Amino acid sequence: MNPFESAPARTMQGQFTSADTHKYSVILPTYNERKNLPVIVWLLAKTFQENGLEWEIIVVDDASPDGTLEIAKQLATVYGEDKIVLKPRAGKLGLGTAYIHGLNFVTGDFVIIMDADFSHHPKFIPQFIQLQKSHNLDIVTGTRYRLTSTPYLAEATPGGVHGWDLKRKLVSRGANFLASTVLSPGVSDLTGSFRLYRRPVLQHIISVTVSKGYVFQMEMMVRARALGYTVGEVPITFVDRIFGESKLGADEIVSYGKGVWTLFTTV
Ligand SMILES: Nc1nc2c(ncn2[C@@H]2O[C@H](COP(=O)(O)OP(=O)(O)O[C@H]3O[C@H](CO)[C@@H](O)[C@H](O)[C@@H]3O)[C@@H](O)[C@H]2O)c(=O)[nH]1
Ligand SMILES: [Mg+2]
Repeated sequence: MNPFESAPARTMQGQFTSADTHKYSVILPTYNERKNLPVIVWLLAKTFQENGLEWEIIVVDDASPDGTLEIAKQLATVYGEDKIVLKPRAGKLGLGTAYIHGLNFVTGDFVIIMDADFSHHPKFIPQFIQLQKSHNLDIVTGTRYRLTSTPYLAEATPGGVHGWDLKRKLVSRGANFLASTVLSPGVSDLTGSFRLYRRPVLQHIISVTVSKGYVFQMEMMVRARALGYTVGEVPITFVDRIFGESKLGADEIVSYGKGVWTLFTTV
């Protein structure tokens, strides 16, 4: 039984002034997130519940060797199978295709894409929703590298990164500076992957996106801007994971580089 079902809907610190009847679907890709999953799900459920929002979480697990799927099954029993929707795949097929797969099962009006390892904290979600509502935006994205030139920017903390070594910080910062200057002016964090989309907008962009790995996020945003969709940014602090390891290995970095080059030369 869903422990929240009988609890009355509350508004948290007056976040939303009028009732929001939309449904919010989170796509949560997981690979070896056994230790993170229960807490991130709990915090997501709490955030939606406290804001009186309808929600579901689509967990796309890629046969994690650490047994993440078994934990997800237990969570579905606790919260309800309508809330924790399990859409596993038979092997590790990559982050980009995990989102595509998850989107097939989404029933909400808006889709939130985020990591399951607390680098993307659920506490920012109400700010995403608030910004979307106030400007009727198609997409809201978390930014670690806010620019004053961003057209729709939430008034919040400056954003940033904690826990990465200098090399990864420099690579990420450099790639984003270059990409946001050349490929997609007005969006300061193209490699980030904490985003809220209108569902039809996400479906449209995904249908024209070709990347499959980590570069997927950058291509999605470049295509979104080229298609004329409106994008707002919420400054977020990205905190590196405590449990487990990043899956951004050498192969992914090489394919990331190739994908960025393709974007620069084709879009
Ligand atoms: N289903 C599935 N999930 C995956 C896979 N690879 C990674 N994930 C999941 O995707 C999320 C992000 O993976 P991490 O391995 O933690 O990524 P990261 O190195 O922290 O990279 C982050 O920052 C990058 C840019 O700075 C982002 O591009 C990336 O999306 C992510 O947010 C986690 O929830 C992880 O379990 C996969 O092949 N399949
Ligand atoms: Mg991570």
